[in-house]
Amino acid sequence: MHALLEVRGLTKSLGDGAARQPIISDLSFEARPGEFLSVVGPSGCGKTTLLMCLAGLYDIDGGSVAFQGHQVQSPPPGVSVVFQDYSRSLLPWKNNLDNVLFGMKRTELPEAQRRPRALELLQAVGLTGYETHFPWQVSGGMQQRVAIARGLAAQSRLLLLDEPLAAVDAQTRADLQDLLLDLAKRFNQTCLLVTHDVDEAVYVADRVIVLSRRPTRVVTEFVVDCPKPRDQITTREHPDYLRLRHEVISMIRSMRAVH
Ligand SMILES: Nc1ncnc2c1ncn2[C@@H]1O[C@H](COP(=O)(O)OP(=O)(O)OP(=O)(O)O)[C@@H](O)[C@H]1O
Repeated sequence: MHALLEVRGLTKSLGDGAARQPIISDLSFEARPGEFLSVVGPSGCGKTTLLMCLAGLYDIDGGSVAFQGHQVQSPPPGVSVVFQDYSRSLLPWKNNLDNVLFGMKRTELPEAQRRPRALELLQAVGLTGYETHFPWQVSGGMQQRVAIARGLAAQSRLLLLDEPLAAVDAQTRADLQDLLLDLAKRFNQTCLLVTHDVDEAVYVADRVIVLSRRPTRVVTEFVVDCPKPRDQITTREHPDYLRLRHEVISMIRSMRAVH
């Protein structure tokens, strides 16, 4: 069976002419169906660039990115991206329900099923009662819930999450981590989360992928064995969680120290 996502020897540079810089070099990993992967690495190592390559939003220079066995050359149906900046990714002139419906534009879901499905997704992210509010009328955490529902509305098999929780307060962040875990399980959704936050990376993931400094590649992967369902109190006290957190932070700090 194919991995859902297979990245082999990926290479990518950015910038023009003499300013062109290698960002990703010979990077390989795979995501299996239903897995929750976190991607961490030193600041500026190229995490967002990687995500853009996976989403088909950047052309790649070498290697391959395959989704469901097909080379990614443009944004593939079945891959959704949730960005950090929800205030720019949601459409301010559409209410929350219409923003979720917008996510279905490229799907083949029959017209009659769209509204019930969008309402179901808004319920799944805890926003029943806020369907007719506009994004700017609800909190940041609620806007990110809409963006997540919109990502799922695209009949996504792979949800790419680029620091989606970075702009919300700590309590909301914890709630949204648990929401992501719940949605991943409920919809058997494969997720790849890019984050600066090692605690978050370990808390949500089945596997943590650690990237090197630029030009970035995979340094190592850690399997997160902590029992599921995860819990904000007991998981964060679990010996496996504490050991992994220690190892990942140490590894990233050692790469920073080389600067
Ligand atoms: N269009 C571009 N042209 C040239 N360089 C770029 C471009 N976009 C990003 N870069 C550089 O590529 C590097 C990697 O950027 P990227 O945003 O992918 O890293 P990141 O790991 O997501 O960063 P952060 O840790 O800040 O979130 C950065 O040093 C950035 O300055």
